[in-house]
Amino acid sequence: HLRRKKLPPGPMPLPIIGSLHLLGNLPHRSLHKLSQKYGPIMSMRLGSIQFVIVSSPEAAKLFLGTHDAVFASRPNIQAGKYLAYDRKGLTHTEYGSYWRSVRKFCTLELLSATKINGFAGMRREEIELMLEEIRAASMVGKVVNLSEIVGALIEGMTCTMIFGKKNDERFVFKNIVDEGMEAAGTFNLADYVPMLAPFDLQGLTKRFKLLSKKIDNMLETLIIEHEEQNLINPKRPEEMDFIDILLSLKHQYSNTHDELSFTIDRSGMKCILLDMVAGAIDTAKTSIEWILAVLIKHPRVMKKLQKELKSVIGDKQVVEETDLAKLSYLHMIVKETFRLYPVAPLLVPHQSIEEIVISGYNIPKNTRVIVNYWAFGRDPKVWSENWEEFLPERFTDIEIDYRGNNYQLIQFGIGRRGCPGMNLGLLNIGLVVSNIVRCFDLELPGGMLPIDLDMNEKFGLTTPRVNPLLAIPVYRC
Ligand code: HEM
Repeated sequence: HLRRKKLPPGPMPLPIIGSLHLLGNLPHRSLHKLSQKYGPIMSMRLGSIQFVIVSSPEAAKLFLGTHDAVFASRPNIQAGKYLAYDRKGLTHTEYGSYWRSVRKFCTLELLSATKINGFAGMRREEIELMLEEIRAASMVGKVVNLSEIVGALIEGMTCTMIFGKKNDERFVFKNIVDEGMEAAGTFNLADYVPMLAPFDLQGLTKRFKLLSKKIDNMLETLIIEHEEQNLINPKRPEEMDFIDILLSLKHQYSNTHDELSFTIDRSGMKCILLDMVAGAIDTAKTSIEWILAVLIKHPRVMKKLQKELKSVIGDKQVVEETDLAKLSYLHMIVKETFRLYPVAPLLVPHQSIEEIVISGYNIPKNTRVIVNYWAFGRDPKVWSENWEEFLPERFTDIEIDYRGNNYQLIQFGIGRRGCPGMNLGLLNIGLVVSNIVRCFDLELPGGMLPIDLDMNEKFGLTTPRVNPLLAIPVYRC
């Protein structure tokens, strides 16, 4: 007499693969289409795993707000096992006391406003170097690859903050980071049909294992170097990079992280460093790439932003971090770009820790929850009929921000698992975009018209442009 519990509506799964065949190359787009048929809370079996796909701000509020604690875990996927030290950091780690302590430590000690401000000088130097590089190209009318230039800048700033340097003659950070992101972003059949895992049909497990050795060797070498340096010449707190801060945990038994100094072991340390690198670089790089692309595509918006920059910055040499709060049009542009071109369109998968009933549907324990944030920006009921238009002004009179309780603009996720690096991400984006746009007009090569610039995305851990953004910079300062 037990009533069969009702899952949310969704497509009928096939044997073994479930509905995997419906995902396509751009899952956020396929899932958006399916949600128009089945609704904003949709059930799908992918391989042998039960998923729920959440596709509207109201539904997201239920999962990431009202019942946040139930959905605050992460699935145990192979990338977490092999690349993330068996989930001993932040991003892949299951919900519980270990994750809570690590998260608190990262928020208070690594990503605090004071710590981030401490790197302002370094950021300024790097920005000036980049502007110089673009200026040199502008002198000879050379085409620049903005995707590459911005990528190298963000990577350099991030590695300096985390490792204490942007280059190392023994390892090319960029290659290792790119390889790791590529492998972790590859569709992995074994995560959906676990019984196939032992066969390693895609050769991914082997790749993960090789790569993890390479990554571990790099991190171990950097940590040992820091330990040796600190013995000879201990750094002052304001000079510490993330490795120093993590190492100092071990030596401060009377601090507020007593418990943690025993909890975070060597692999925990390395995993945290890795999560920071993985979380910071591609996200900011991809965001900036899209913002510059929309600015090139919409000369009206570009001119209006340049005007705002002129009136706020005047004749100063560079846009400084303290100027950013005054650039209200820039913030509207950033929001409008996030709406149409999310860099993590499906956020990061969540997993439920117990059974729960939501909107009359039964959601079993261990269900994986995907929030299709990409769909949110395309709902005419929320953004009106002109949702397809790139129109930063739509944010003029409405109070929508990333922490707002309407869940419309959750570019950084929200709730317990929301991005701990949001402020740093926004800072980097604002700083890079404003400085480039203030100094340069950006023209498309080969006489291409702005309207013809393609805006196609490819899917992975982040969703960058298919084609790199090329432009001819024209110096205007
Ligand atoms: C434009 C920049 C960024 C964007 C768009 C972004 C976006 C996101 C998103 C969507 C999530 C997942 C939220 C969820 O699960 O619901 C996330 C988590 C995370 N982000 Fe970011 N992020 C950015 C910058 C950064 C930076 C600068 C760092 C660190 C230095 C960082 C570190 C992390 C970490 C460690 C997590 C996992 C948190 C957890 O599982 O507890 N992110 N981010």
